[in-house]
Amino acid sequence: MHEWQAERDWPLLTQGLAGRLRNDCMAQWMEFVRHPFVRSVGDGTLAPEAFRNFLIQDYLYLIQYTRACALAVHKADTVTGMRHAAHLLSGILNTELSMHVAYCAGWGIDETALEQAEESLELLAYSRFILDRAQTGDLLDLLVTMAPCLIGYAELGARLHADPATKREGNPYWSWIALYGGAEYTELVEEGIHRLEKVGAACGAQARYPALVREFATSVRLETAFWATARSG
Ligand SMILES: Cc1ncc(CN)c(N)n1
Repeated sequence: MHEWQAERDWPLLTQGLAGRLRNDCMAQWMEFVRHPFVRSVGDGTLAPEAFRNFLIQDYLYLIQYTRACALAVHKADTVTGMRHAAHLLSGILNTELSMHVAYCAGWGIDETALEQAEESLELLAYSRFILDRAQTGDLLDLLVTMAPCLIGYAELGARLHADPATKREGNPYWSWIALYGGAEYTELVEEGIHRLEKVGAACGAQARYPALVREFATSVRLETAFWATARSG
């Protein structure tokens, strides 16, 4: 069995602006999507307490990410662009975040515990970086900064789905893997990639590429750092 490969298994991830950005920080990207946290979710060996910490911090993170999506609606300069950003906003708010709350309940974490939790340093660094780019950059800066979050979990979901080392039966994390490897999240990601391409063309991505790749790489590094929130959260 071959290792999952984007070129063969999900070519869209290797194409256009998203593909170029992913390719140009491949070493950091691989650290993010093949992190020991991800492997331990796949084989079911992650400590449940670490996963609980991660879920709580991820809930708080998703709230900040949703706020960045709201700024994407504000920054879009066409109605189509506004609709797309609103669709992403609704996808995160009504699909990912709602599922997250239900999922946390299954892990014995109620909404009050989620709301009262303190934000970890990893979460603060990452979410405030995104919000800073959302406030001071234009729509392209924002979509580039948000892209590793959107695309990375879909890729790691697809990788875990395809990996023979992934445990399905009796793995307490299987439903989390199924969420990010599933059709609904995949569709949201594919729409996001197509949108990034369009906004990139309209906003001069070619000429701005050095700055864009720095934003993308910073988000990838912050995603990798975020896995540690499972320890410290
Ligand atoms: C930190 C983080 N990054 C990405 C995702 C997937 N949207 C997430 N839930 N949390």
